[in-house]
Amino acid sequence: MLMKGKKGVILGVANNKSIAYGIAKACAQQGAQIAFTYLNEALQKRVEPIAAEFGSDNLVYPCDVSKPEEIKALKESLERDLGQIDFIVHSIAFAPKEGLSGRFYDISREAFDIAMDISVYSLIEVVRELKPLLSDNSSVLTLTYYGGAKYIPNYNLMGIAKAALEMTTKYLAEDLGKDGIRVNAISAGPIKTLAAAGIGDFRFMLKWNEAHSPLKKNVTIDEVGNSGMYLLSDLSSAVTGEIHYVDGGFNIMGMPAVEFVDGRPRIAWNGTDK
Ligand SMILES: NC(=O)c1ccc[n+]([C@@H]2O[C@H](COP(=O)([O-])OP(=O)(O)OC[C@H]3O[C@@H](n4cnc5c(N)ncnc54)[C@H](O)[C@@H]3O)[C@@H](O)[C@H]2O)c1
Repeated sequence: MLMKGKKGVILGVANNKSIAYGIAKACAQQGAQIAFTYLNEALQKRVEPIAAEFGSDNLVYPCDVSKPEEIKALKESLERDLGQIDFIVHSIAFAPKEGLSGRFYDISREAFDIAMDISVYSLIEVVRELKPLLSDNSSVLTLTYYGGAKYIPNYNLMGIAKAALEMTTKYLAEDLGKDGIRVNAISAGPIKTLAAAGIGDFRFMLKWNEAHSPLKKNVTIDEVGNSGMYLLSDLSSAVTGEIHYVDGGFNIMGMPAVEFVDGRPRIAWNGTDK
């Protein structure tokens, strides 16, 4: 029961395929009490049964992070219903579809502003607004992807948003360390979720990751959830400002492994051919 007595809020559950769902599951299994948020009415219908599954029927609140008044209202609701909290999970990203395929240099100012606002600034604003509720020994977690560190085809606009998010994690970690608040990010390998469906050629990303990661597999939301739970629990009490890869080791590869056939190098394909 590594999270027994801990209370927190998870932003970003859309359905039971969401990475945030995997994190909620791992935290609930370890005894955490969790509040959930939803983006809009359509998602409210999906999030409410999920909250009920974790015994949080009365802890479900609206929060569109592009609306500052909804973040403020979330703070009021959490203060009323939970008082102090020990963790925040920010598992939110959005970029207009035009920013997730095609020529990178075609990205419009409007798409850029939207992606940065929802995928990056929201972390700063959520943490600032909820800070008065955070305990002296609390943890904030966000989700990033390798496309924020290295070029990934089609990730385009989200790549630069994730680069900004990773630096935001580090600056927040320094700033909030003196208040006993840790801030970390998990860089997850590709997983088929609603958000991922917006990225051009996502199926190929999955295949490539499976074939070229040291563990020769794609990661699951349960695996990301378990690592997330570690970063939210006291097990990681000396860890902050980290970008923790949960990607089967894909990020360590400088070059695909090769095998030699008739004396000629060939990319080794150990992935399944799904
Ligand atoms: N799926 C992957 O391959 C992958 C890999 C690495 C990182 N990530 C990151 O994980 C996080 C969660 O994504 P996911 O893959 O679980 O997909 P998802 O679609 O299940 O979750 C994305 C969430 O963002 C929310 N959201 C979007 N705009 C919002 C707004 N204005 N206000 C509040 N919420 C908003 C959606 O409602 C949804 O719950 C994202 O930051 C994503 O970039 C995903």
